[in-house]
Amino acid sequence: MSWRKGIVVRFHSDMVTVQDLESNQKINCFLPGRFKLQKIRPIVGDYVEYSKDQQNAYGRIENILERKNELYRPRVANLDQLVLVTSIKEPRVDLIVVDKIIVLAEKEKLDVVIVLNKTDLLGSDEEKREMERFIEIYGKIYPVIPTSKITKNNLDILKSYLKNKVSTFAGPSGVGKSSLLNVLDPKLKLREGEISKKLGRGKHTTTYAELLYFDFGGYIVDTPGFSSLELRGIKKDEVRRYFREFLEFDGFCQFSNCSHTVEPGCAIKEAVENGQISLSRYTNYCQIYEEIEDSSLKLQ
Ligand SMILES: Nc1nc2c(ncn2[C@@H]2O[C@H](COP(=O)(O)OP(=O)(O)OP(=O)(O)O)[C@@H](O)[C@H]2O)c(=O)[nH]1
Ligand SMILES: [Zn+2]
Repeated sequence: MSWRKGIVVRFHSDMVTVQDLESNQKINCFLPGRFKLQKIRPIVGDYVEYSKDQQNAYGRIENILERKNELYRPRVANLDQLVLVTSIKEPRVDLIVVDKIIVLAEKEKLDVVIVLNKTDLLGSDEEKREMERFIEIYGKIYPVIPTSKITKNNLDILKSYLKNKVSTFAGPSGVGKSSLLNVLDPKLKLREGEISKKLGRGKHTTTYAELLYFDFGGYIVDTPGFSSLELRGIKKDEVRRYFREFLEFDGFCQFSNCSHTVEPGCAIKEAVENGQISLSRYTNYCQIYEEIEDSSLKLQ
């Protein structure tokens, strides 16, 4: 009997639900005891090889393939990208939240796609200017897709980014993550306000995620990533690597270990003055850098 390839989409009592990568069928599989003996346990997002014979309703996990990455909250493996959903109005976008989510995503080596939702609410010239300013800051670094569940603009572009990838949505409560998923694929039928509910549990409980399959191809985690925005585990000196637009200035500061905050002859500060790096991104870099210093001091 030949083995087939699938992806773990959820846990179902003692079984692992695997979605076949070719047929897209879901099969409940047993996990043979030898995995438990070796203390290997698959998680949602794991690519596995499984076997199933005609007579049997259930399959059997044979092999768990190597993980590309692993996120702890929600607990999921092999994510390809993070879709950062935000809005200009209701709620008003807070750029420090945006930049913290980006730092966490970059640390995990995830691709970032930014969705600017609720564009139908932008009436005044001032509000439209705010959206343009947002695109000016982030559009140079990441794809920025303006959307609305009312006008349904640019949904095809968003779909093309989600297609055949494993993605997670992230972003503040109320920006429209569940709503967007429902207009992208109405079969998902997520209740609005539902997607963040899972993370409302105690801070230290692990959240078990489930992968939902889009009818146009691709998977989305049913629980948003990085809701707690904890920067723990990130060292001060690595933050600069997670600001992608800083990288081209690498090696041009007077000091080789420049933190880009107080040192003289800093190429990043010069780039901010020349308008090559946005002031907002730089200010948020400094704030995140300081916050990490503070928390490490508290730990002593
Ligand atoms: N005008 C307008 N309202 C929207 C849009 N998208 C979502 N909403 C509304 O905004 C509210 C919040 O939407 P949700 O989809 O629950 O937001 P969420 O990001 O999933 O929220 P959490 O689950 O709390 O994280 C709902 O009342 C939606 O109907 C949009 O594009 N335009
Ligand atoms: Zn510097």
